[in-house]
Amino acid sequence: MSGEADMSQSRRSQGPMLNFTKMHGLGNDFMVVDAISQPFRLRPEMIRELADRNFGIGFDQLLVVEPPGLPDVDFRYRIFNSDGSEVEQCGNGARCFARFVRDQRLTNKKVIRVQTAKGVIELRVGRAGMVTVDMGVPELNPPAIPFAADRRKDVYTVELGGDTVELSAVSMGNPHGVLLVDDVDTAPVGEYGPRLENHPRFPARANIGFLQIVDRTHVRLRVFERGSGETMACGSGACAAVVAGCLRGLLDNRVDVELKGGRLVIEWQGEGAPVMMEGPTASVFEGQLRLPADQPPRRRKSTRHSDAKSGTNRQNNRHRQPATSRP
Ligand SMILES: N[C@H](CCC[C@H](N)C(=O)O)C(=O)O
Repeated sequence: MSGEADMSQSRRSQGPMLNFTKMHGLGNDFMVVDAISQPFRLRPEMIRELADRNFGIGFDQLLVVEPPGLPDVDFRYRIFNSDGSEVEQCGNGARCFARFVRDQRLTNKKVIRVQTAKGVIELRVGRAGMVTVDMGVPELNPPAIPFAADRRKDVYTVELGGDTVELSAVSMGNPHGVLLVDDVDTAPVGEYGPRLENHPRFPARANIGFLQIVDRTHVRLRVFERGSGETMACGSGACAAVVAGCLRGLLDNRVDVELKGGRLVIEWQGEGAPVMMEGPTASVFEGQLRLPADQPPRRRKSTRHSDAKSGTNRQNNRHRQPATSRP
């Protein structure tokens, strides 16, 4: 399927056409743009407009394919939430990224190394749209998550108005808080999600997972995502949830994670080991978009993107905390 959208308010302000592909990983949906073959630069307010499911294309995240910034990687992978904030990681998006660069003939590799704002991850393309991602080693030290705590614990107690909640804090490159619940169907996702996403103990905000342990190899999970709200699935959230369950001694090393949109398989051999995620990808349609003329052409020289106000230095530095821009 293909479609054409016109975001320029009038014919006078006609800007360049932009090709994009609409994809999803278990219903966590993306607008994916090849910024290698076409000039591309969007301001946060434009991303918010495009993300709108009534007035725009509609997506949870915008994924951007850029040329590599390091010698031993194939592409740079940039991620923007629907609120326009640039972030460090998107697991479902990483699987779709791998499928996209092959579908678009940007590579014929089956093992693809991509540079994110928080380091390099490896994508391995399987059969029938399945992709396995090495999501890297989870970060558990509070300052690196970031999470405000005087020392590292497996479970923290957080004041929430008159209540207190217990949660684990994990970074998969992006920050996550994970709460145990008896039943995800009745979990207070809408009430606790936004309050914990913006809790002062998460200075860069956080994705909030509600985890139901079915047994040691099967969990159910809902995630209220930073900058996007509850999604049908969250890949990095599934990884963080399995890490949290393992730290509590409740899960084995290989776990089926059942999300609203479907199932991911997550493996973690324990502290110091990377988290491996396997799941499906889907490509829904190709589209063309006419941008407003005031979208400035992409600066090819700069190595530092200030347009997304991400505060993320383009040089890849694992230890730098990229600030996410608040809309
Ligand atoms: N909302 C996330 C980014 C997208 C993560 C999610 N879609 C995934 O599959 O990991 C954040 O602000 O860190």
